[in-house]
Amino acid sequence: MNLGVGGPLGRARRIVFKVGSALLVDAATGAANRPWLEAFCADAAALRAAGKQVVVVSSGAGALGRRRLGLSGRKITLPEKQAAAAAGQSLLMRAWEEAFEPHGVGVAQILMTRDDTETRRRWLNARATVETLLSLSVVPVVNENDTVATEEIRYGDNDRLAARVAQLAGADLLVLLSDIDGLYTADPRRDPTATHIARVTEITPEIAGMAEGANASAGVGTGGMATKIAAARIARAAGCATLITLGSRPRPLAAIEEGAPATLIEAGASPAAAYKAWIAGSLAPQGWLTVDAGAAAALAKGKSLLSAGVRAVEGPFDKGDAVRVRDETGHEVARGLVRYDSADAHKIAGLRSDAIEAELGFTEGPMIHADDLAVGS
Ligand SMILES: Nc1ncnc2c1ncn2[C@@H]1O[C@H](COP(=O)(O)OP(=O)(O)O)[C@@H](O)[C@H]1O
Ligand SMILES: N[C@@H](CCC(=O)OP(=O)(O)O)C(=O)O
Repeated sequence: MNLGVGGPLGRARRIVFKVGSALLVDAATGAANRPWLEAFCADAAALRAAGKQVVVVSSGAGALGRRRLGLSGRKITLPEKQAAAAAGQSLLMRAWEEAFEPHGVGVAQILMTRDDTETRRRWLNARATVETLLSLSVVPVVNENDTVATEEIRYGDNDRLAARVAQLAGADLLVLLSDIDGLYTADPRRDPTATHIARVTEITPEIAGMAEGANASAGVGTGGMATKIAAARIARAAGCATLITLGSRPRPLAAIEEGAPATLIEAGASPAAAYKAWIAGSLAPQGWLTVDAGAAAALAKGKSLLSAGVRAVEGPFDKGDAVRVRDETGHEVARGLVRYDSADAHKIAGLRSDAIEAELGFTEGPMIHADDLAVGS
């Protein structure tokens, strides 16, 4: 089997897989669905062997925890739900550990709430953690931190969480493994004439309406496909394509490569370009760095901004904030996410990189890393 060579997975470099509770938890017993996990992990290990990086966003804590705490079969309160998530999360991680173990693949747990992707400092921290885990060849397994999340800071569904993780990780493909093989012109459970859509180049109101229409007409709450299209919209804007397909096939990922039906929602731009556009356009800059001519020329060539080239610092700003960079004539040359707060930036302005640690007692590297710089206006 040529997993990870020619199909949609083969063309991607870094892939986020979202696995829903229905796949992970055996409906009959309420326990983890081990045969499914084993099949998924065998395929994911083959993808990794083909050079792909894999991140998993896994639901199932609530369902597994209910069984462990004897709360199955009745309506439960919010504190009971949060307790179930606490009890189930360790079972969930154990199931992932055990399924990846025969392939010599390690896993690491990341629990997130919405403010981890909306507060810039936390976002940068979470990103560094994911990056480090991937560089250590470990599979990050992400879930919402349901035990502590309140309504205001919840993503609420793992489709959107997975899209944010894809954005954070700079992934180029988000795969939503569902109970259906993709988007149809209407909900096929209600409308047998609905037809499958294999490719979406743009999320038009018509496309969004297909996912929402069935629920709107039935007058019930938000439906499964609508959150998947919302997730695809987030991913698309971050330069990441989304593939929605059936997760319950015997070899769930090999099937994708072999051309099983799926809906592919194309990315808007590359992840790096989308990230730079976000830095340049969506973040309110908090201050200024004035740089010398040598540094301005280095930035134009795509290099990082080193402290040595910084002449003046105007704050206040925090570590991780967006700042504007201007040359000595006052012309704005770039925007970027600064690695030091304004007090520290002031202390190291003009210093060579190897002198930073002696001055501050630590170093975060360049003033602004090239990856976090949007050059030109
Ligand atoms: N236009 C549509 N195309 C496909 N599925 C749709 C559409 N509109 C609503 N749905 C419903 O969305 C469901 C998938 O969402 P959901 O059950 O939440 O999946 P998951 O458990 O993978 O998160 C399908 O089974 C289908 O009934
Ligand atoms: N974070 C929750 C799952 C949330 C969720 O979106 O579930 P699902 O619709 O099954 O993907 C849990 O682990 O129980």
